[in-house]
Amino acid sequence: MLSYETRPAIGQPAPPADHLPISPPTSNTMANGTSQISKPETKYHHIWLITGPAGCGKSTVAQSLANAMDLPFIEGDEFHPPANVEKMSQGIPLTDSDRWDWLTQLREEALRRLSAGSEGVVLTCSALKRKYRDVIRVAPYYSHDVLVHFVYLHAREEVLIERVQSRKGHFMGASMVHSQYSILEAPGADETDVIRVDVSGSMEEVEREALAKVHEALQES
Ligand SMILES: Nc1ncnc2c1ncn2[C@@H]1O[C@H](COP(=O)(O)OP(=O)(O)OP(=O)(O)O)[C@@H](O)[C@H]1O
Ligand SMILES: O=C(O)[C@H](O)[C@@H](O)[C@H](O)[C@H](O)CO
Repeated sequence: MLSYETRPAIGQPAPPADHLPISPPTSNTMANGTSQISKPETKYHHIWLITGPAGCGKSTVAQSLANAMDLPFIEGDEFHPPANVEKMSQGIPLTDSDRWDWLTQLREEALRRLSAGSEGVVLTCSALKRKYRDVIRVAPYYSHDVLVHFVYLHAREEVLIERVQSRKGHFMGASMVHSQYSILEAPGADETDVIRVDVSGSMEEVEREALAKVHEALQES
C-alpha cells in the first residue's frame, strides 16, 4: 500500500501559517545583506483521473488503484444524468453539451472528497478530448494544494470492442466503442500530467504497471 504524508484537509478554515498546505516562500538574509527566496515546500492532495474510451478498463483499474492506495473511488458513470445514460443505452453518442455539466460535477465531487479529509481520490472519466481534461485541470484554481493526474488507458479499438462485447449487464454497448475512438484526442506530449498505460495485456499486468507509474508520479510530486 502506498503511503501519503499526513496533510491538512483542504477547504478548511485558514490554518495557522506554519500549517499552510503550501508554505509561502521564505526569505533568508544572506551574509552580504541581500535576501534569497528559498523554494517553497509543497504538499499536495492528488486527483487520479482514470481515462480512456469505453471498455479500456477504467473501472477495473480505478478500483484496483483505490484499493492499493486506500483512497476513495468515484465512479464517473454514476454522475451522468439519466438522460445521458438513456442516450448511451440507445447507442447514441453524447455531445459536448451533454458532457460539460457532468465534467464539472466530477471535478466538484473530487474536490469535495479532498476537502472532507481524503488525501487523494481515484476517479473514472472517459475525458476523451483535451478540452474535457482541461475542465478537470481547473481543480487547483479552487484548491491550490491539489495536483491532477490523468492515467490514460489505451489499446487498439478491436481489443476494447471484444472486451465490451463479452461484458454483461452494462448500458454501454460494443457499438459505442467506435464512436468514442472517432472523437478521441489522445493526450499530447505537452500534456505533462498524463501517465500512459497500455492495457492490451492481462488485468494483472495492467494493474501492476498502473500502480508502478502512479507510485513514480507520487515520488516526483
Ligand atoms: N486488461 C484486461 N484484460 C482483459 N479484460 C479486461 C481488462 N481490463 C478490463 N477488462 C474487462 O473488460 C471489460 C471493460 O472493463 P471496464 O468495465 O473496467 O472498462 P471501462 O473503461 O470502465 O468501461 P466503460 O467506459 O464502458 O464503463 C470488463 O468486463 C473488464 O472485466
Ligand atoms: O463521455 C462519454 O461518452 C461517457 O462518459 C462514456 O465514456 C461512458 O460513460 C462510458 O464509456 C460508459 O462507462
